[in-house]
Amino acid sequence: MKLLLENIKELVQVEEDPVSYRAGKEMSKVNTIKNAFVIIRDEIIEEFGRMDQLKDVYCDDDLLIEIDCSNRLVYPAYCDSHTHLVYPSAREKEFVDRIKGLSYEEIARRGGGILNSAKRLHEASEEELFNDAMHRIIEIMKMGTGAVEIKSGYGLNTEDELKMLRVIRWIKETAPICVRATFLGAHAIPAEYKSNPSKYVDVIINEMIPQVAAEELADFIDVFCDKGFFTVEDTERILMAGLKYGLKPKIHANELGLTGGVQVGVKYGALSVDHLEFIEENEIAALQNSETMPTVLPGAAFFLGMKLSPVREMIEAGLPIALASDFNPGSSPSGNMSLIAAMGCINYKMLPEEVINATTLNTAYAMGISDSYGSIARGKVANLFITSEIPGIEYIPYYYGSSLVETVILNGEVQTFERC
Ligand SMILES: N=CN[C@@H](CCC(=O)O)C(=O)O
Ligand SMILES: [Zn+2]
Repeated sequence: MKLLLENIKELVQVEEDPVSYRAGKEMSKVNTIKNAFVIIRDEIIEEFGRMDQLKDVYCDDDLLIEIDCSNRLVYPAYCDSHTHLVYPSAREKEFVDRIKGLSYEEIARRGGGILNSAKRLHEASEEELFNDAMHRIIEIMKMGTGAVEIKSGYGLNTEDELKMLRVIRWIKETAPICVRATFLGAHAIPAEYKSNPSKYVDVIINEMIPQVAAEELADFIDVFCDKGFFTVEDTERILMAGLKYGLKPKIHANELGLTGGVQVGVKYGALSVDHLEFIEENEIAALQNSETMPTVLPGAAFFLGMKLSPVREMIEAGLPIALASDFNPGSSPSGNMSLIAAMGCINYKMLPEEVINATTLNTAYAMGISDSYGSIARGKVANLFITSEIPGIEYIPYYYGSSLVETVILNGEVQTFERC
């Protein structure tokens, strides 16, 4: 089956010679083609170009469905490289507590926060978790996301961590979106291990990781390496154990302080280090010449009123930046990547071109999938969205809060959102 998108006002993030990610000054470069076409065969982008070149590649007898994209832009689908979207129930009461003045840390100390989610997850069945998460998956697909990383981390014991990861696998097998799973047993220290956290690290290393690996439930391993959570020493032990089973690290780092999370992530070849509210020269130096993608989570900083990551400084130092949603019930209850792009521009002073790279190609890299996703390139998976009628690429971050995504194509198929 062939699909032809024609009369595209502007085809965005086109790559003749695909790169893995864009960094520094390159981040403000996005290749586009005005008055363009795209041909999709089965699930793959076969060809693209200017409309006046279409007759050279279009063959009449091919079975072809045509979609007229007049006055519309076409983008590669967003890749969201950091979410916790499998969770048992929302935490809107904590939201009100914070409005009244309690801090995120105080709420956690009183048994709220991640431990609250873990308690509720223990009581939920796999089916309930799957059904709730699928609503969120459909919601983010409608808003233009075509690939998503999902973490465990609300289990915090072997049985419940495996339960979460099986739910993520079930989503992977069911939904048309590309899913990558991350094992995050080290998300918080359970109450019973408070006085001896390294005993919990032993459980992660000796019980959880071998079972996660035996069932092939995860692509990556994560640790919340931060003040009051896991130390650099804990993190090193966990990452070494994960690497033995081929689990590449992705790290929660430097959200609450200068804790060494960035450096330990880089040392163990992390695909990404995420959050990065606290970044100074040493962290920037560690990231330069590394293979690790610095990932900022604007939704969490916005929702918790945190200090902002020095994104401009990092870009000026030649680093790449990825922006992900951090969709979770406690610190970022939204998976709207257009809104994340708007926050990138408004709060972090990123250019519209920079946020396009940060939410497509660079997040694809942070999920280890930039050879197949994150741009419009021949041979990549045909995951893209068609906007409503908009003037140009500045408009999505400018017109924040409204969905300008009109049609979503995943694996070469126009989504109707009825089958999931
Ligand atoms: N920082 C750690 N973990 C999550 C929060 C999860 C929660 O509050 O439930 C985050 O990325 O923001
Ligand atoms: Zn997170």
